[in-house]
Amino acid sequence: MVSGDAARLTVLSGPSGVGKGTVVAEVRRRYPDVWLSVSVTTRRPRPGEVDGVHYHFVAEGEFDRLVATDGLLEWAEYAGNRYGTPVAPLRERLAAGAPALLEIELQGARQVRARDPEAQLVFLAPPSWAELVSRLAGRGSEPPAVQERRLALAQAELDAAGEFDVVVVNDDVARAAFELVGLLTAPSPGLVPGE
Ligand SMILES: Nc1nc2c(ncn2[C@@H]2O[C@H](COP(=O)(O)OP(=O)(O)O)[C@@H](O)[C@H]2O)c(=O)[nH]1
Ligand SMILES: Nc1ncnc2c1ncn2[C@@H]1O[C@H](COP(=O)(O)OP(=O)(O)O)[C@@H](O)[C@H]1O
Repeated sequence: MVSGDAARLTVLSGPSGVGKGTVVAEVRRRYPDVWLSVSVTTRRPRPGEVDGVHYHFVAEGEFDRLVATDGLLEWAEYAGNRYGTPVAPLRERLAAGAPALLEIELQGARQVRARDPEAQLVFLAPPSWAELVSRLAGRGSEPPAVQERRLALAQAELDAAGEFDVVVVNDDVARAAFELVGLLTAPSPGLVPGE
């Protein structure tokens, strides 16, 4: 169990290119108090990504060390790189009674669910497959071969949407961000106020 009764852990997942980063950035722009976990990754930074802000960019050996010392709540390999959630800052945040958000892929979301059944799993879905393909291509941050690899994974991720507690459709960024904020701050269904 990671989250206690006082705070809620929310996991946001969805296929590459659906707009997770965009929606989360909009949530934080409007509500700077929302806390987002900064993951560690072995992926190379993209232009404009800042170490310690978007990710902690680490070498393979450092990632191995974090896994071996139980420093990660969950971790997964995705499209040839490893990603994981540092456990210490998350525990601290939840212990302080504040909501926390993880933006992670499907295998990681499943690991969080297994470790913390109270965690809220939210799936960000595209309005259509065609729109997902066009967003991933439009972002232009990966060469076509990497985009293809991510689209193949995206199909499997879309098939898993039913495992999540809530599906939010990212048709409009502001609307989807508003919906996500509502979920982040909603009391846990297991909690009865005043008890
Ligand atoms: N399991 C897990 N997945 C993560 C973590 N951090 C990021 N991811 C996911 O890894 C995938 C690839 O991330 P990234 O390379 O930044 O590409 P992008 O999300 O398509 O911009 C996305 O689905 C992220 O949500 C993490 O700590 N754990
Ligand atoms: N609701 C939306 N409508 C149109 N384009 C969007 C929307 N949300 C995100 N995008 C665009 O889609 C692309 C992928 O978004 P991004 O946030 O990088 O996705 P992810 O983090 O899920 O991989 C970006 O170019 C972004 O500007």
